[in-house]
Amino acid sequence: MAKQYDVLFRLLLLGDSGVGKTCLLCRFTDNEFHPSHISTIGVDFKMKTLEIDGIKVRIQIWDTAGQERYQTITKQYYRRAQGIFLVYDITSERSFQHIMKWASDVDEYAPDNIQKILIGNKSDEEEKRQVATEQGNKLAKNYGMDFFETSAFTNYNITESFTRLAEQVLAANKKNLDLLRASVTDELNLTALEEEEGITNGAAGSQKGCWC
Ligand SMILES: Nc1nc2c(ncn2[C@@H]2O[C@H](COP(=O)(O)OP(=O)(O)OP(=O)(O)O)[C@@H](O)[C@H]2O)c(=O)[nH]1
Repeated sequence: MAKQYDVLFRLLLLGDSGVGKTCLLCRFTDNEFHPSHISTIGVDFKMKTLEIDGIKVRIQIWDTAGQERYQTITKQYYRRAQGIFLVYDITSERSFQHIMKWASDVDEYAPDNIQKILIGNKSDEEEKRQVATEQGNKLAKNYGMDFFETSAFTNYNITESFTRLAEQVLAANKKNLDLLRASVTDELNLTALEEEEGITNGAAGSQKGCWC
């Protein structure tokens, strides 16, 4: 299969169970929203191609399980990512407090030049809000990250936040774009590579939302 893109990036969605990671991804890749919460088991991924500055960027987005019991599996993916979304739910103070724990895991397991964005999801649930926008802004500033409030439900800031992270990754890797270019020739080879390394766990077989 001929290559339809110039570079390939891996992005990772991290955050507590139920903050809406799968819904953000389904909205971005398939423009779908599913009201039910079926917890991700391990890790799944979806792909999308964006054009940034004339470069066709294929992004492989890994959706990780927020549940504690999968953390050993999900941490294996950190080192292979170029960008990370740290996601909390604006209606859950607890999920916001846990961002510090997710960020310290990223510091420990991800590459040094990993690009990060903070996401406060479920912005449509204003009446249930527990985390002020200003708190999100402040935390993001402390960590030197960009910050978006999003809603997978209303499709608010979804394309914007995914595009921003892809742009950041592209900018951070401008000097070694050739390494990212064409090292993997197509999606089939890519999946084979993951399987070879023993880390793909059923990307095609998830029971969740738009995966089915
Ligand atoms: N109102 C509202 N609900 C949302 C939004 N995003 C997700 N949800 C709901 O929140 C619940 C959890 O969403 P998921 O995407 O499954 O959460 P997750 O972070 O992938 O959870 P784990 O797989 O367990 O880590 C579901 O009932 C979704 O419908 C949103 O933007 N607004």
